[in-house]
Parts: sequence; C-alpha cells; structure tokens
Amino acid sequence: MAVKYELIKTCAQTGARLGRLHTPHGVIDTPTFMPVGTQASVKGMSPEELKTLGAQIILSNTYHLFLRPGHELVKEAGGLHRFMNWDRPILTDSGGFQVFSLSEMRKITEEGVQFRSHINGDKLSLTPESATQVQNALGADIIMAFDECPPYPAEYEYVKQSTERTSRWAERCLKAHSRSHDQALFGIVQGGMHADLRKQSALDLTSLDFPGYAMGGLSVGEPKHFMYEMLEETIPYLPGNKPRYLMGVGSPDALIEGSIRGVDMFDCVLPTRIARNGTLMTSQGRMVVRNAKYTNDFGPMDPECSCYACRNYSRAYIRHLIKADEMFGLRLTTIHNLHFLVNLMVQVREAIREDRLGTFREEFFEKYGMADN
Ligand SMILES: CC1(C)O[C@H]2[C@@H](O1)[C@@]1(COC(C)(C)O1)O[C@@H]2CNc1nc2cc3nc(N)[nH]c(=O)c3cc2[nH]1
Repeated sequence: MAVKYELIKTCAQTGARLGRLHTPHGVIDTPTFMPVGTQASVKGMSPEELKTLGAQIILSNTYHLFLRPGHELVKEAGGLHRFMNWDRPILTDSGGFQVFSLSEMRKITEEGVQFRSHINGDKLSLTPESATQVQNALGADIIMAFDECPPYPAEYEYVKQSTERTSRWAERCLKAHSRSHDQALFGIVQGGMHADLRKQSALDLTSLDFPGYAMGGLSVGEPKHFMYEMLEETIPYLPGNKPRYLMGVGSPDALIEGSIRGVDMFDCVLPTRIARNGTLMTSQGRMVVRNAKYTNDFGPMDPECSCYACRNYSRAYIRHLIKADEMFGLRLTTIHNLHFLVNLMVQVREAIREDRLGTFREEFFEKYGMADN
C-alpha cells in the first residue's frame, strides 16, 4: 500500500483541514509537524523519546546521507528504517536545497547540479535521476522530487527559468522513480514570490499527478507575509484529495497560519537547532533558559507543559547543565521544544475538529506573543 491521504473534515472557521496520511509504516494525523533528523538522527533523541513526545513521522536528508555514509551502505543495512531503528514513517528531502545551503562551488545545468562536498571537498553531482535513485535506496515512505530552491531575493527571469527547469526535473524524477518500492514521490512547487510563476508551477506539477505536493522556495528569509501570500496563490491549484507540505517551516505562528491556509505537513530544524543554544518555545513565548535570571528558578521551563523535561527538571538545573556543557541539558531542551510543536499540532487538530481554529489562533497569539518567533 503506497501513501494515501484521507480528508476527514474542513474547519468551518478557516481553510484548515483535518486528515490522515496512510503510509507503509503507519498513519500520520494532519496537520502535522515533522522533526528533522538530517543525518539519520534527530540530534540527541532516541526513537523511544520521539515516540513518547508524539512524533509520527521524521525527516532525513538525501544530500547528507549521499555524502556520508552513502546510500549503498544504508541500503546494505536494510534501509533507513532499519539503520536508525525507526519503524514509523520517514520522509527524505531530495538534496536540492541542501546543495545550495551547504556546499561550495556548485554549478547548475539542465542535467543537474555539480558541487563540492562540504565534508571533504570531493567533486560530486546530483541529478533528478540520481537523487531519486538515492532515495529509492534509502527507502523512506515519502521521497521528494529533485528541485532547485531559488535564492531569495532573485530576479523574476531567474526564478522563471529555474521554476520551468524544476518542472522538467520533476518529470524526470517520475520516470526514474522505481515502482518496486512502496514509496510515494511528492512534487515540489516553486515560483519564488511571484503568483503567476507559482500558479504555472502548480499546474505543471499537478498535470503529472503526484500523490502529494510540497511548496518549496519559501522560508528562505522572506518576510512571513510573502510566504502566506504564496500559499494563498498556490493551494487553490493543488488537488484537495492530496497532502500539501510546506517545507522548512517550524515556528508556532507559521504552523498555525499555514494550517489555516490548508497546509497539512511541516518540517524545520528550528526547534532542535534553537534548543541547542538553550532557547525554548513555551506557552508564554520564547525563553532563553541560560539567562542568569533563571539561576535560582526551581520551576519547570514551561508550567503548562507535560513533557518529560518540564515534569522532572527545573530551569535552574537545565541552566546549570547548559553552562557546564553537560549533554543532558541540550537533550532536555530538545525534548521540550519538539514536544511543544508536536503538542501544538495536537491542539490545532482539535481546534479544526471543533471548527474553532480561528479562535485558537487569537488565543494562542495573545499568550505566545506575535513576535517573529
Ligand atoms: C538550511 C537551514 C538549516 O534550514 C533552515 C534554515 O537553514 C534556513 C536557511 O534560511 C533561513 C530562512 C535563515 O533558514 O531555511 C531552512 C528552512 N527553510 C527551508 N527549508 C527548505 C527545504 C527545501 N527543500 C527542497 N527540496 N526544496 C525547497 O524549495 C526547500 C525550501 C526550504 N526552505
């Protein structure tokens, strides 16, 4: 059984929808936030801890695993699920974005991308065919088409050429996609911050009939209202019976705003990345637990949170661990931030079920603060 989206209901107050994504490794309740495990590990987290905090699907990354340890090794280990002992769904990003955000000297041609490894400088290349074959070898339940994420800002003409090439690459990915696995290949809509290019990209990709569609080229430093506008310009051209995935988004406000506009899937390194410098997402907004003001604070990081860290440890203890460079401190902040976002999506789904996501948004922003966080 491949990947199948089940629409349960649409929120009467907003454009949000409640759904279930059925995959060979289990069901995902949507809208969902997907923790990122770039190199086959969600940094510092065991699979058991991820399950305890409610993660139903995690991400991993073609670019990184292609460079190290190599997709052949992962295949030899029995695939990514076996290799990392994660028996729930996995989604792999296709590598295009990471080539641009991580590697030196890269060159784009119609064929694909040539680049130097950010690890050892080796000259490498990825094409729509090879990126698809690598993902087939890794064995994730959902794999992504190989695309170019244009830089922001970028000239209209550049975005147009890049987006048209990404559509041609998408067709090549479909042709290369091995049907011997139960994997679903999702298309990625591009188009920069231009409504006409977004529409054309969506029409090009939906004509290829993918089982799901991502919106790429966003969360690349643009003002958030541009991102929301592009969602509103794109989603009407995507089929209602397929999942919509907004790539690279992981702040509480954007998860709520994206859900309201009909997005079903989100991922971002934000919660795990800021956890590693002691910054927490709490019901009262962002908090930097390493600040001196928490030295003698023996309360939980977030009094409203039921995560393992907030139930068992104080701000003073976690601040001490971080200052003492004790690994356990960053594990606790990571557990909390991931639980915060996974639990936020539980509340978002509840609000959709009860047709009150608009009201939930107001209440949440009131407490959390509308700051860009
Ligand atoms: C690279 C790293 C670590 O991930 C964060 C963060 O830096 C950074 C870098 O620019 C800021 C905004 C400052 O944040 O944006 C990342 C999250 N935004 C994002 N992830 C994406 C992944 C994508 N994958 C594909 N295949 N195609 C896309 O178009 C795409 C677009 C994306 N946008």
